[in-house]
Amino acid sequence: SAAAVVGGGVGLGCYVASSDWLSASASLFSLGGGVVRAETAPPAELARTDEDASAVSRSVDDDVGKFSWRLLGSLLLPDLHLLLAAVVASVAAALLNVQIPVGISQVVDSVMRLQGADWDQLKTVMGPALRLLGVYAAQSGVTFAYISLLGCVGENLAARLRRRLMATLLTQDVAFFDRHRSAELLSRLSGDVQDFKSAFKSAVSQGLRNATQTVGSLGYLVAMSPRLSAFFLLYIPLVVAVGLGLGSMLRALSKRAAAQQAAANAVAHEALTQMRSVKAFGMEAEELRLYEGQVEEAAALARRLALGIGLFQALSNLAVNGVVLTVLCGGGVCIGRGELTAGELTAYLVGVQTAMRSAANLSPLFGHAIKGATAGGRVFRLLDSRPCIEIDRGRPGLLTELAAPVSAGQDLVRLENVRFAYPGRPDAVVLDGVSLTVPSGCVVAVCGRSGAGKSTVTQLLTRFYDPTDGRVLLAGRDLRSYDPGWVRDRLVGLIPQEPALFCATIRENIRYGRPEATDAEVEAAARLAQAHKFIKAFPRGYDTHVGERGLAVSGGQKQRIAIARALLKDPKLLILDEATSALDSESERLVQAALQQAMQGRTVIVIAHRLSTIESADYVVVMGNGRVLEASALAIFRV
Ligand SMILES: Nc1ncnc2c1ncn2[C@@H]1O[C@H](COP(=O)(O)OP(=O)(O)OP(=O)(O)O)[C@@H](O)[C@H]1O
Repeated sequence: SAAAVVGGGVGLGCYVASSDWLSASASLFSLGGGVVRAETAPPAELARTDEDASAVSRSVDDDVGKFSWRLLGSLLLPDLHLLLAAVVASVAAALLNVQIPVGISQVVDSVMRLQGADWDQLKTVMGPALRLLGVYAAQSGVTFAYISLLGCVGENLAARLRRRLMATLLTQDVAFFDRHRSAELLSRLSGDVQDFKSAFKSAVSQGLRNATQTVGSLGYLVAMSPRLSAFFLLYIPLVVAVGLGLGSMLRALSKRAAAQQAAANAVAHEALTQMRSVKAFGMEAEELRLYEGQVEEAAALARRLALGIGLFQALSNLAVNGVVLTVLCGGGVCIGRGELTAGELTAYLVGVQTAMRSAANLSPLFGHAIKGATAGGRVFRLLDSRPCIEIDRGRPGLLTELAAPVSAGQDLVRLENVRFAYPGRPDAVVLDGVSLTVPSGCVVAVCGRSGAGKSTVTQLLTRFYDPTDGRVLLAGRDLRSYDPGWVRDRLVGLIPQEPALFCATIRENIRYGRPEATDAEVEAAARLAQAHKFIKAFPRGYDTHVGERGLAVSGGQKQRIAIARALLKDPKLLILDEATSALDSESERLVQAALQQAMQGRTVIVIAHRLSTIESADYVVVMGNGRVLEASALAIFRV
C-alpha cells in the first residue's frame, strides 16, 4: 500500500510539476549564473568600432555610480500611494502563492481518503478544493492589482523622467551639443528611460514577490520535513557552482555579441542617415560590404551564444529532474516510514518548485537591475548638467533692451580684443585678438578664407558661446549683462548658410521663434524674403508641409523661408551667412534678391562669399587665421 500511495503522489506531483518544472529549470541553473540571455538591445551609444563598444562598457561603472535614490524618490513622490498599494499587493500575491502547496496537500489527502463517489464522500473533498479555489482567486486578484498599479507607476515615472530630461537638454548651451552627439541624447531619452522603467518595475514586482516567495516556501519546506529539506538543500550548492561557471562564460559572450551588434547598427545608421552622400559617391556596394562584415561577425557570436544557451538549458533540465528524483526517492522513504502523507509529498514537490523558481527568478533580476541602474545613471548624469550660459528669463539685473539708445552710425556692436577657443577643443585658438565694430544701420561684410573664424564671430554675437578673453559689447555694455533669451529672441536674427527647417508647414516654419505672429505678418515677412510667390504657387500655399528636414522644398526655397523666419522677428541685428551651397543660378539670384531686400535699413553682418555682397556693404572686414587682417586701427575700412 505504501507503493500505491507513492504512486498516487507521484502521479499528482508530475501533473503539478510537468510544465512549470521545465520553465523553472533554466532559472534554477541561473541561480549561480546571473543573467544569461542574448542581449538584443545595443549599448546606449551607437558604437561604430570595437573600441567604441568597449568604451561603452567601461563607462557602466561610472553610470551606476551616478544613480541617485534621492532623484528617484522625487520622481516617484507623486505616485507614492499607488506604489505602496502595489508593494502590498505584490507581497500578498507572494504569501498567497506560498499557501498553495498547503491547499494542494489538503485536496490530495482528501482525495486519497475517498472510498466511493457518493455525495457525502465528495463533500469531504469540496471543502479543501473550495479553499484552494479561494486562494487561487485571491492570488489572481492581487496579481492583477500589483501588475496594473506598477504599470501605471512605471509609465508615469518614464514620462516624468523624459519630460525632465528634455527640459534639461533644451536649456543646455551650444557647447553641450558639441560634446554630445544627437544619437546619444536620443538614446538617453528613449532606450535608457525604457530600460530604467522596466528594471524599476521588475525590481519592485518580481524582486519583492520572488524574495517573499523564496523565503516563505523554504520556511514551509523546512517546517514540513526538516530531513527531506536538508537533503534537498545540500544538492543546491552543486547546481549553483556549475551554473556560476557556465553563466559567467555566457554573460561575457552575450556582452561581446551585443557590442558587435551595436557596431553593425552604427554602420547601418551612418549609411542610412547619410544616404545622399553614399549615393553621390557611389558607395552603396562598399557600405553593404562593411555592413555585411559587421553583421556576419555579430551572427557568428550570436550562434556561439545560442549553442551555449542550449547547453545551459539542457544541463538545467538535468539538474531539475535530479531534484525531482531526489525529492521523490527521499519522499517515498518518508512515506514508507509514515513521516509524510502522499498529499504532503505532493505539496512538498510544489513547494520545492516554488522555492526554486522564485530564487532563480531573482538571479536575472540582479542583471536587469544593474542594466536599469546603469541606464538610469546615464540619464541622471545628464539631468545634472548645468549650462554655462543660462537662459534665465526675467532674472533681475539682466538687460532686456539696449543699455542706451544707439542712433544711426553709432556703434551697436563692438568686439574688443576677443580671443576664443571652442570648449571641445580648448587648445585650438580660433579667434586670436579680434577687434571690430558694427555701426548701427550699416552692412558689415566679413570675408576671408574658410576656417578663418567668420562664423565663430557670429556665434559669439548670438551668445552661443562666450569669449575666452576680451569683450563683446552691445550698446556699450558687455553682452553678458543682457538676458541671453532676449539676445536671441529680439536682438539677433540669424540666417545660416544651410538653414534647417522643421517637419511642419511653411507657415509654422516661418512663425518659429515668434509663435504669436499673425498670418498677415507671416505673409509680409515672406514677401520681403521673396518667398510669397512660390509659396502661393503650391496647392496648399502656406499650409504646405516641408517634409523631414525641409526635403520637400528646394535649397533656394528653403533659404528664402529661413530669411522670412528671421525677418519676422524684426531683429535689430541681422546676421547672415551667404549660401555657397549648391544653388542653381536662378535660385541664387532669387536668394540674393531676398537678402538685399532683407538688409535694407538694418544693421547687418554678412559673411560674404560674393564680390557683389562685398561691393554693396558699407564696411568690409577681412579675416584670416583667427585675426582681423590689416589689423591695427584699420580693422574696418570703407570700401
Ligand atoms: N563647434 C566647434 N568645435 C570645435 N571647433 C570648431 C567648431 N566650429 C568651428 N570650429 C573650428 O573653428 C575654426 C573656425 O571655424 P569657422 O566656422 O568660424 O570658420 P569660417 O571662417 O566661418 O569658415 P567657413 O567659411 O568655411 O564657414 C575652424 O578651424 C573650425 O574647424
